[in-house]
Amino acid sequence: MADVEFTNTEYGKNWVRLLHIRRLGGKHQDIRELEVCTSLTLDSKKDYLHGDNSDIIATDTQKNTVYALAKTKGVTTPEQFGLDLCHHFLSSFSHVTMVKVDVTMAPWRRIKIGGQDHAHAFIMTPDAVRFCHVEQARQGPPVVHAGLKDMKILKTTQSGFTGFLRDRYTSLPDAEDRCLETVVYSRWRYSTLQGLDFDAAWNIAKSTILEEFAGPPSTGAFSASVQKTLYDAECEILGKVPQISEIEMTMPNVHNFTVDMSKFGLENKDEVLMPVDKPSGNIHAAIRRKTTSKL
Ligand SMILES: O=c1[nH]c(=O)c2[nH]c(=O)[nH]c2[nH]1
Repeated sequence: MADVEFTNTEYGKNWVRLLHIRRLGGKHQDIRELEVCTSLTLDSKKDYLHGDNSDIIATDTQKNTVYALAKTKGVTTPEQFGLDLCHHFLSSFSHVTMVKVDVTMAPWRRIKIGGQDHAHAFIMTPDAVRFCHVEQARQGPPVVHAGLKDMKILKTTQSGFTGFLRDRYTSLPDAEDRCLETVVYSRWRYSTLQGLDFDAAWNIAKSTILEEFAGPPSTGAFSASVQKTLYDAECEILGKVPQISEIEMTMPNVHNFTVDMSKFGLENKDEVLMPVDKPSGNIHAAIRRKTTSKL
């Protein structure tokens, strides 16, 4: 068609599942289970325009490449595997102009027997799901985002929400003390890969969010709102990991309503609550370092 132009083209294979076993000698083994999505942009549009498939690296080939690189390069971290895939497609095919890779890692942990890590037996502990997005244009450096999602956390006190704006539609009373539940999503960008340990950085981000949410073990830390707790966690992460230049977090406010038992003549002192999945609040903020910041 004469009066249209492409604004983007990309194609790839979604959800390539792979379990990589690193055999470390004897009975000691390590695993990484990944789900990988690849996406390529080519320098011509002849496939879309004319049905000329001669430049297409078939999505089936992309899937096979994921398995082949797992064999030849190994799988150390999801981020490094994403970098390896970007490098492979850009260095193998001069007509590939952009590679994007999404990797999600299944949360397997070693089973502990009598307090001791097992050599080769694992348990799924879905307390948080780790993911990353790696993309690289032909002329540019790789850009790595990492993140965590589905981290469901709750605390039964040391949370309040008071002093908010009131209008004629406001019915919510001030809460000096409430139950706070959320499901954390966070994604951050590494501005440099120099001196970066992807596993260590991810673990710091996760534990910082948990520490900010929970506070010290016996006393906790008061949360004035989801907004404040979310922002404090983001700042702490930027403070601890210098390679992270920007971070976003989403924390829904998942409600647990106190059941009214006054009609049964019972006084419910916030001991019996009703979890409600919908609706929930939804709080989001993205922050980045100011260019002059030395956070
Ligand atoms: O931490 C909160 N932030 C809000 O913006 C909000 N709104 C609301 O109804 N409850 C809460 N809690």
